[in-house]
Amino acid sequence: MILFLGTPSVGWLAITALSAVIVYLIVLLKAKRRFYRNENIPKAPYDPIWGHLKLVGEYAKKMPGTYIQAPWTEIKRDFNLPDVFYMDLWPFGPEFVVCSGPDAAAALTTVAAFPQADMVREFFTPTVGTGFIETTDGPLWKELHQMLAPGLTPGATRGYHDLIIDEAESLHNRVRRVADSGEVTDMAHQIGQYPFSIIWKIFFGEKPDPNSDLYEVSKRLNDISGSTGPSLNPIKAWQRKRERDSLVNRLNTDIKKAILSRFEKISSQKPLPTRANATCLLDRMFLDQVKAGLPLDDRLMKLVLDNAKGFLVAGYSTTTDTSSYLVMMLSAFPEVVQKIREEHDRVFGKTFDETLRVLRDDPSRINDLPYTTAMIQETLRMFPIGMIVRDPPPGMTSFTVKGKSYPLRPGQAFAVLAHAMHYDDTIFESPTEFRPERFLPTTTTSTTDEPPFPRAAYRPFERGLRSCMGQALAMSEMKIALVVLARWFDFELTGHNPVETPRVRHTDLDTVLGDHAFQDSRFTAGPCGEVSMRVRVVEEEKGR
Ligand code: HEM
Repeated sequence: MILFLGTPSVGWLAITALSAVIVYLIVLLKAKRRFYRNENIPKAPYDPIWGHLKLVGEYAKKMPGTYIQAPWTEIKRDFNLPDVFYMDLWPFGPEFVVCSGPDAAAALTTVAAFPQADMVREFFTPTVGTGFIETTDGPLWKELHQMLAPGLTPGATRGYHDLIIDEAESLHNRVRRVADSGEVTDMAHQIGQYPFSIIWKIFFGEKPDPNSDLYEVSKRLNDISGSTGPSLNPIKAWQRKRERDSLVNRLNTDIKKAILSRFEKISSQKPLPTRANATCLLDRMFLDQVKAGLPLDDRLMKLVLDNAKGFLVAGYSTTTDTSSYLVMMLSAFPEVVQKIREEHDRVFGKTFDETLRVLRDDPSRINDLPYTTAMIQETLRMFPIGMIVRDPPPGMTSFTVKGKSYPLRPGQAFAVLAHAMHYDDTIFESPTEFRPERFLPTTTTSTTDEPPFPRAAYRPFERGLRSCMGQALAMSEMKIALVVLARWFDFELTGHNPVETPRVRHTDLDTVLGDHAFQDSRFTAGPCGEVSMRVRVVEEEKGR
């Protein structure tokens, strides 16, 4: 009897709940359709049910790589979309207002600083937590910025010069061992240890324990980070999340130990360091607490832990991804290699020992490398490692650029599509060509230092208040990496699947770099697939 009465009521409950969900979805869909039917909403062809999901899926299929920016650039080009357009990825992704021109991008970064997007926080929270500066806003961001930014200014970065040279020498020796072995190597793995060791020392004030596997743990965490989000395969997603949580636990345990030991050390230091002479970012975060004679409380521990993990990610994966592309460009463009080698010979002399000596004795020489710098800038143009996302400020119902107003729907986020600007032929002449010369200081009679493109259109480190805090450090690291690699080694890509005919319109680099011409989504957007390379010692260098 009870069963008889109970069963239908559970059934009715389920039917009612399901109907409510369906009605809710229909209401949502109708509201969305009404919004996107508006002809003043610039957008690619719109499916009344799937929005832009199907279209983006079709474009994503044309090319390898999971990073969204290349399909969007291609869609913008094919449908001749303006600098502000809408992209609706609901229900598997958000609804975006895409800013793909310099004025639109400036409106939310330099003209005003729009708040960090909730979806960025959601992405970072399971790994680096809510305290990492990049995920914060308002007073907490300001507090962290005041603590950390002075430790990464160009001036402060000069103080890390010797550390960078030491690690660059290790990188050179590692690559030489690979060359001597004749084996194919994962070049991103070989390079990654370099920025990882540097950022560890800059954050913690000590080198990472050479016997620990924290580099491997961090690398694995980065490698799987792109596949822990929503997935059509829930079992795989669950397995990835479990793996991620266990890697994060490992990092938390070791990093907490390093934090406690440094806090003890600095607490007993006499005199205490000041903001001007603090030697690492951790000390900068401790200073006020130690000066006030307070213990390391839970709030500070969480802030420090989250930023330690965040800085390891920001300082390691970004520079590794770009440096992997730098080495690929060396493998693909012999004329660029020749110019780089000539420049390095001129500035540092011919031998490796002499190069190290000049680098150590006169750090300012790395400012005498215009072609090397231009090559890095051109690589960053072709492979921007991030696409920033922001939420509208509270209460904003429309977005205005150059006098034109764009309506907003609740839940929409802004995306700055630097990739589309970097491949726009009205901004960069012949954007498919790898041409470092476009970044060389102008040789015209112009007295200004203005580049031949709008500055706001070039955004590898983003712009404005929330632009990259580690830009000076990253540029130093990458220049010095090229100095210790370019003249001593020849690099050859293997297993990269170059194609005969370019797969898409915005780039033809897949005829040379194969799959790596496209990017995969990890913490940052790195080369698609593993960067397998063979390395040879340059013939004429063998005797040096
Ligand atoms: C090639 C190397 C790098 C590139 C291309 C790069 C790019 C970027 C970009 C595009 C952003 C803006 C992200 C956003 O607003 O959502 C950013 C932010 C940031 N970057 Fe980098 N980055 C690089 C290296 C580094 C390094 C080496 C460090 C650390 C030492 C670092 C630390 C940070 C931090 C802390 C932020 C957040 C700043 C804030 O929210 O105020 N980055 N980076």
